[in-house]
This record gives sequence, structure tokens and C-alpha cells, in this order.
Amino acid sequence: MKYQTNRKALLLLADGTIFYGKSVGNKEGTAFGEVCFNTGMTGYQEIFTDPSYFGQIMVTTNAHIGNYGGNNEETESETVKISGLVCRNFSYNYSRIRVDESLQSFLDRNNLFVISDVDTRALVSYIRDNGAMNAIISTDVDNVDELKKQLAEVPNMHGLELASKVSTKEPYYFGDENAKYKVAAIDLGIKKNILRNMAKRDMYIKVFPYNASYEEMKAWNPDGFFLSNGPGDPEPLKEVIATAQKIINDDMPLFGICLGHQIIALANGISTFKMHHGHRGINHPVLNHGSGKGEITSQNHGFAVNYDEAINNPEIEVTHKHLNDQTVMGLKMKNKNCFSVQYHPEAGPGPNDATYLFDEFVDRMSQVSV
Ligand SMILES: NC(=O)CC[C@H](N)C(=O)O
Repeated sequence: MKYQTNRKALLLLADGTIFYGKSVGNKEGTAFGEVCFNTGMTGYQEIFTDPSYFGQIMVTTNAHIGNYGGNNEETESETVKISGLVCRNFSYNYSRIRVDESLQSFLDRNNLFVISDVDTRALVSYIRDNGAMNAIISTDVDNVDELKKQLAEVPNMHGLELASKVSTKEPYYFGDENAKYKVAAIDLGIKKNILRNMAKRDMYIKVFPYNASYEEMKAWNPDGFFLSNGPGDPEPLKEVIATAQKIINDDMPLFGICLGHQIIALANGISTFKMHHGHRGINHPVLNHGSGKGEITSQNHGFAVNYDEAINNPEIEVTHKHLNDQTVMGLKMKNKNCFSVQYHPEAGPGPNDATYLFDEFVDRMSQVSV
């Protein structure tokens, strides 16, 4: 089905810069968030449903979005989590054998406002030069002053707590209850592919709300704990940081990914900071100091762990670093059973170079239980 996309739309950045485009499906709409870009050439449905992107307007750098349709197995949570989408060409037509519906129908069901025909190369260069900032996308193109007022009300990502908005309200289980290891996962916005990777390695997971107490989780008698990925600034998550400290003090096996990694750093007194424009893509090069090898990794983060504080902390070993900008990509505690990475070993989307980290988690749990 081919739509006429004549309805004009715009993207207004917080510094007043405007990029013009058209509304996908000829819809009227307005959406807000911090603008960010993902350089992955595939994996759009996984990206749009990744809870870590909650509150963000996504700019995709592939010239075509939607051309391989939508597939229900390629979602990382039940609903679309980005707040808006900006792309170059939106494909109303799609072609693929394993397809459940068009991307347009998937996004419509999720009420996502999308604009296309934007010069995304110029936009991405602009964000790279000027940094991440809030933005609004809208078809209300003749009312820029009003849009500016609305945009001024959008909260700044720095200092913003968002994990509580995407975390499960009630605990739930994932995997086979007869599996060898029981893992208590703290849901800050957990991606399904993390759960799939754990279940595949003989783990039965109980996923707890972000504010579950250590005592409540411990009562289930888990072999290990997991701190998930998630949206927003890690720093305001004081309760979760305190829970991580309790898990560490008890020397229970603890694995953290992305936001979970940042929480583990904060639990060790290492600060985090807001990056200029973050890392979002599926080809980020990381050096594993332990093996001396490089890994190509999937990344999605706008905050990072302070490098100097991490390397000078006597309890901490920096295990991985980013080869583009030397930022901290992995940590382990020297005297506790705790390790974490800033990137996404579960991929979804992305390469599988780093799935060995799930095996390391199994090893750590097996050494404790013998
Ligand atoms: N994927 C994530 O867990 C992201 C962590 C955090 N919200 C950040 O932007 O850095």
C-alpha cells in the first residue's frame, strides 16, 4: 500500500534548529524526547521496543526503514518504547518470508508518530557536533513558537529517573523452573534477549520490580543476581544502588548490563556522567583486556562510568574499554563475585561476539554452588 506523504512535518531541536520532513501515513501528530541516533543498518524493531530508549526520539541512519517488515519475535519488550521516530525513507512496502505485518501497521498499533524525508545525514552530523538535546517532532509546522514553549517543558535527560516507568509492577518468571540455576533479575527495563540468553544457559529467572528489596529477592533463594539495562540517568536510582551494595556485601554472584553496569559502578563510589551524544549502534569496537582481543559490540547508552575513578579504585579492575573513545566498557570487582559491561552481549540487534559473558555468569554461579 502506497501512501501519499504530503503532510509537512518538522523536527525542532532545543537550540532552535529546524529540520523539515513529512508525516508517515499522512498523520497529524507531535512527540517529544531527547533526540538520539542509532547507526545499525538492521534491527529496527528490536531498537524501537528496547525499554532503554524510553523517552527518546530515535533517528535511524539507514536510508530505508520498514523494508523488511515487522516480526513479532523481533521485539525486545511488549510495546514500542521510543517516543518518536525520524527517518530518511519510510518503506510502506516490504518483502521478506518471515513477516507478520508491515512496520507501518506495527507502529500504528503502538501509536508511534513517525516523520520521514528528513535529511538524516545532516541531522546526525549536527547532533555529533552539538551533542544530544531535547527535540520535538510535529505536523504543526506553522506554529513554531508554540512548539518551542512545549519543548521548553520537556525534562532534561541529565538527572532523570525513568527506570520506574518501564519496570514490571509484579514479579514474573522466565525459563524452565527445573533449570540448574535460579537468577533474581532486577528489572530496570530488561530486554527479552537477555532473558532468552539466560534461559538458554540453564537459568530460571524471576524478574523483580526495580524497587524490590534485597530481602524479598533473597527469600526466593537465587544462585545469582542480575541488574538489567534501562532508560534514564542511573544516578537518581538510590534505592537500587543500595540494593546492589547489599548483594555485593553478601558476595552473591552479580552481573550487570548497561544501566546495571552503571549502578554497580555507583555502588562502588564511582560516578557516572552524561556523554556528549552517546553510543548507539551495532558495530562498536571494544578491547577485552583479559583476552587481548577485540569484540564488535551492540551499544545503546548516553551515560558512562568515570574512567579515572574506575582505574584508581582499589576494589575495581577495568576489564574492557571502547576503542573509539577509550571509555569504560567493563568492570569486575577484585574481591567480590561481581562483574558488568556497558555494552549489550545479548545483541538483539547486533553481533554475538560477547555472549561468553553469560557463560562467565554461569561459571561464577557454579563455583559458588559446589
Ligand atoms: N541501555 C541502557 O541500559 C542505557 C543505560 C542508560 N540509560 C544510558 O543511557 O546510559
